[in-house]
Amino acid sequence: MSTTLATTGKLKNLLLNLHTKCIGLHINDVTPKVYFKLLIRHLLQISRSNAAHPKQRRRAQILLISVFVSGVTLLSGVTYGALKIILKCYKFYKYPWKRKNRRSLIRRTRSQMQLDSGARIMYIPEVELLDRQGPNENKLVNTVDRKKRKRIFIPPKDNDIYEHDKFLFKNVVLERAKNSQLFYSKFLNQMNVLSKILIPTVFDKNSFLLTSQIFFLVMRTWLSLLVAKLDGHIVKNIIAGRGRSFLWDLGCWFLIAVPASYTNSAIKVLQRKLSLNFRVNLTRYIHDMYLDERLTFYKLIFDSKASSSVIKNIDNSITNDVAKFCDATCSVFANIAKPVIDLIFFSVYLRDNLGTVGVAGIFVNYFITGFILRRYTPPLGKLASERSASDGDYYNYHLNMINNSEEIAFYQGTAVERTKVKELYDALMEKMLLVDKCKFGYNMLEDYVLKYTWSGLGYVFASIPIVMSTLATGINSEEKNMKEFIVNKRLMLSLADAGSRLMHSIKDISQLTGYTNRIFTLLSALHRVHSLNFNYGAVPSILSLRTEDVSRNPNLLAITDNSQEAIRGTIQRNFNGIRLENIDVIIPSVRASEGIKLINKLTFQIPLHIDPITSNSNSIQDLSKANDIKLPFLQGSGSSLLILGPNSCGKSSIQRIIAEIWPVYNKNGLLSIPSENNIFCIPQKPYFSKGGTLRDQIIYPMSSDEFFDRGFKDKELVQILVEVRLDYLLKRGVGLTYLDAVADWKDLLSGGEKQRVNFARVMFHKPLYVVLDEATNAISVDMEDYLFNLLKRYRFNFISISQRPTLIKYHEMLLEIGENRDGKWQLQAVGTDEAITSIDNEIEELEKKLEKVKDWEYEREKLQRNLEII
Ligand SMILES: Nc1ncnc2c1ncn2[C@@H]1O[C@H](COP(=O)(O)OP(=O)(O)OP(=O)(O)O)[C@@H](O)[C@H]1O
Repeated sequence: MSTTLATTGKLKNLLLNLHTKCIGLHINDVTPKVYFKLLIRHLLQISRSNAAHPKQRRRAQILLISVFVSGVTLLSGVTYGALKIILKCYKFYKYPWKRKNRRSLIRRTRSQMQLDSGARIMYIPEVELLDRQGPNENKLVNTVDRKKRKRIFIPPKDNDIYEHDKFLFKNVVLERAKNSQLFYSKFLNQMNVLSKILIPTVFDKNSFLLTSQIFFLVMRTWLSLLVAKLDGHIVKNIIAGRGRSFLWDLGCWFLIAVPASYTNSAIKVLQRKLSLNFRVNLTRYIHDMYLDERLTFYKLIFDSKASSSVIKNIDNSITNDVAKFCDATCSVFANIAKPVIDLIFFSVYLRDNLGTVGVAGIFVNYFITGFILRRYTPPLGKLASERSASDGDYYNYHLNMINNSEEIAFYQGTAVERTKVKELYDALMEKMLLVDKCKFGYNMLEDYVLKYTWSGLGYVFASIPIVMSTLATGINSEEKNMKEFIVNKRLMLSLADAGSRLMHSIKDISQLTGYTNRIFTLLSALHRVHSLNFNYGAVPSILSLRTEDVSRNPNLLAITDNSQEAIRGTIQRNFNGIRLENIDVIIPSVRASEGIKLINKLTFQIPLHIDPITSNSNSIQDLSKANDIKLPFLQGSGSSLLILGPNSCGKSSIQRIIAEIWPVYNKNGLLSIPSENNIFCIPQKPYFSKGGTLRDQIIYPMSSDEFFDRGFKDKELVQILVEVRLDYLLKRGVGLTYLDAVADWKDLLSGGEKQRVNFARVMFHKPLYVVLDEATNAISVDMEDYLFNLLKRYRFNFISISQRPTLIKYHEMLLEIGENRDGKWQLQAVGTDEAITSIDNEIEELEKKLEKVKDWEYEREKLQRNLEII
């Protein structure tokens, strides 16, 4: 008991002495209630008063700052915790069914919702790290908590932004072409434009994150300064053997450690968060342009930069390059901001200790070494860009092999594929090695200069004030010198570290330049193609340019691009039919209307007679009727046209012009087409969306969300499958569940099945007009007959493209493209009974002639034998 009392007494004495000696505060009769208030008031008083002892004043300042910073840290933690608790309570009352561990009455079947404003709300499963152990191993497993869903709001697309930004991108390209400015930096100009996408407004979330990061960077430097000073004091106290002061400083040390470690983690988290946010902004920006009704993803192949690695491997550019660019931007910012703030703070403090000459010396040293390093920096930006391109080539080739594995297997093409893969892999390895090789020499120089030269010089500069003061006063106070040296050395090392990080970031900037250039090229191309004036890479004035001028300055193409209107044909939409008038079918190219012409002044229309009065009323689809699958489809007039012609004469190109994915170049060309809901184009190569259900394939291009939203039912799809004779597929599953089956439908379905799914799509969407390109070439003759009759029964207006004259009997009109590739064509009506009979007669005659072939051959052989005998 007595020993406990004695210990408590000693501890009390120690505390009282600590307060009195260190900060001059007497707390003998102070109750714990008023202690804190008194302490803060006292510290404030001392830190402000000039009469107080300098040591006590400094201590009071350090203490005040530490208390403040710890308070802020604690408060932010408490606020965050309180917010979480409030949110939890709110959810607890808002979703009572969760409390009772029951399911919600309204089950969410959809992953996204489109709002009236055009905005979308998406729900994605939230990934949570559950401390659950795997059954066999002791590792913790990551699991997706299916119950938790994160709500993401995607604002509607603002087309004005893209129209505005288009000029920003164009200006940078044009200025680069002019190259007239004295201080022109391509990188800074590109970055300036890109930064507007990364941080769209001053009050954006990202600017808040950036400001917080700067705040924490400043705080980190300032705390380092405090730590350096405290370090010096601790060493001084140890050498002088001052136990109490040592303990006091140690207390401060542990106190400062709290905000210091918090600050360091906060900087890292903020950097990562900022990088992810940048990536979200940039990816959304790209997706909005790349995937919209202007079909940028298709038209990109016609852009002037289509052959560049960025556009050729656009999948790699959108996924990898964007991520690398965002990471590099954030890390370069942190890597530059951190040392710059350090340099400012430390040099101001060191100026007091080392004098202006000392600090100037340090900076002269930095500039010289910076210049040397800059001079010997390898072209890392270019190398990084090339490596990324090789990466994309290698990845893409593998993807291509996966997509065409069956075809390759049939051709036995393993050897040639392996050679190609090896070649691409070697190219990638070479590029990677080249980067490392280039870095080798540079790293050596960097290490020597930054690690050893700088610290050596640091000792020299740190010792200058000590030597000077010793020489001036003749007194060598070891204790004071040691303290000064420790503080200066620590600051010098920090300064050297800051400088070296700044120098290291030269390398990072160089790398960032490469990524910035790739992203800028990608966005410029997207803007060019997304523009309403996109002229399919046409450079009309190219003809007036001299070839050597163009090869010397490729930017001339960029300048002249869009300078003249290359596409001058007219398109009339919402027309009650399909009509082409005087249209030249030309392959889009740089030469625009001077390009390869496939068909000359093509003119036709279906139906043959368009009633001008019904034209308006019928032009917009009546969706209420479209929803009812059981209603017979009697809206169309049931006219049909067959386009016949030899291979590559331009038949599919007519479909491309009708679908508006190829332009009408000639001025007097007029294309009249129905509204987009009323026309459905079936391409030659059947398309199946990846990872979708059978339902998704039948209703394509409608999404399953929309399908259920609009009140469609699976049984309607079953009826359609019966109509196209694909209902046997459903027997593979139990009842309707096969509609929910997810598979690689492109590989799973046979050629004929895929084409029948195309017909099912037509039956589901019920468009007024259908354009079918070789839609039945993999289907048996009897099934083909059935499907064409189905189209006729439902009175679809259809245009079929084929090479087989046997299809004539299903059509009213025939458009024949010339055999001689001279662009000539002929249009005739074949729907009449006489025409059908005459064609059937002709076929019969031909078949009769073919039957006689054997007799003729027999006769020829007989004659030959007779001739031999003679
Ligand atoms: N994007 C393109 N770039 C360059 N040339 C193209 C492009 N698309 C098509 N062509 C060319 O246009 C010509 C006509 O092609 P199209 O696909 O219209 O032929 P087609 O008459 O449908 O032939 P097939 O019966 O073999 O399908 C072909 O010589 C083809 O090489």
